[in-house]
Amino acid sequence: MTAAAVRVTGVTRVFAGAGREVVALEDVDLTVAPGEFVSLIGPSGCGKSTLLRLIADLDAPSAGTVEVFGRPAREARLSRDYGIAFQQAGLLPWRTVRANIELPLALAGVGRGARRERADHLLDLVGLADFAGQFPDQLSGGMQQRVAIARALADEPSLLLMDEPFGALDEMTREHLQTQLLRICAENRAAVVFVTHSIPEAVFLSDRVVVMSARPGRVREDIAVRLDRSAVAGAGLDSASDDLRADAGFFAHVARVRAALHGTPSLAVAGDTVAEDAVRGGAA
Ligand SMILES: Nc1ncnc2c1ncn2[C@@H]1O[C@H](COP(=O)(O)OP(=O)(O)OP(=O)(O)O)[C@@H](O)[C@H]1O
Repeated sequence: MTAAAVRVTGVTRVFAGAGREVVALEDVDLTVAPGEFVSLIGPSGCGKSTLLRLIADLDAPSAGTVEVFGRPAREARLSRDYGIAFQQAGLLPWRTVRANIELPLALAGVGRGARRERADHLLDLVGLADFAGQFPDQLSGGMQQRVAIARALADEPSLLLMDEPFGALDEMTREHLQTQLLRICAENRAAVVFVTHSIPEAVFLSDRVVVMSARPGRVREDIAVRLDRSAVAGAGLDSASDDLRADAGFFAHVARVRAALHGTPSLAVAGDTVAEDAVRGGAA
């Protein structure tokens, strides 16, 4: 049997604060299959970023276990099984855009020519071909974020951990990169754990949307999203994405996730068209 890309079992994370403890996560279970796209959504402070940091081995659980491809998270980190793109771009200021993108490849021992070719492709993908020689502080926040996304994809990781990577981008760029991300994931068969505050973004991208409850963070609902993304994932066409976003099934899933988030019973089920009017326009 193939190991899960991510297996979180009974994870609790308690932070020691000034005079009081903060239970950020309590008894969380989460399994992500290879190639599966799972979004985490929930109220601010419910522990989404904490969960992602635990999977990335940037933090350790107070109880429970985290495995990545059947190995403890630490081993997975050391063997660079995953790419990371977090809210803060985290670029190295003394390296150019190109050198930042090439960094994971250099660490993996990829030769100069191949590195350059891959970086050129990624620069095109995120629309920064003209900025390859600039330094991060010469770019806007959104452009820096795009560099971080390109860097996370450089090594074609089999697991991508992304914490609101599109949060700082304008809507058009955001939708374009969502489309490209679907295509790239289909190409590489990468699994993704994706933190977002946007319900439509979660529904557009995910095979499953995991809705978390307010602190202490727990999994409130795990919603399968069944949409036909083949046209988007195949060619990465923005027009195919527009069609999908206008689909009645898409709106029904948005309504379902919103109801779970707000803790109200959902009237909409996947495929309903009645939900459409009720749910237009919403981020969480
Ligand atoms: N290093 C830390 N020390 C103490 N408390 C922390 C630490 N990191 C997170 N917390 C607390 O844990 C809880 C969960 O934080 P986390 O950042 O994971 O939430 P989140 O769901 O990602 O929030 P947001 O949606 O606002 O980004 C919060 O109450 C936060 O204050």
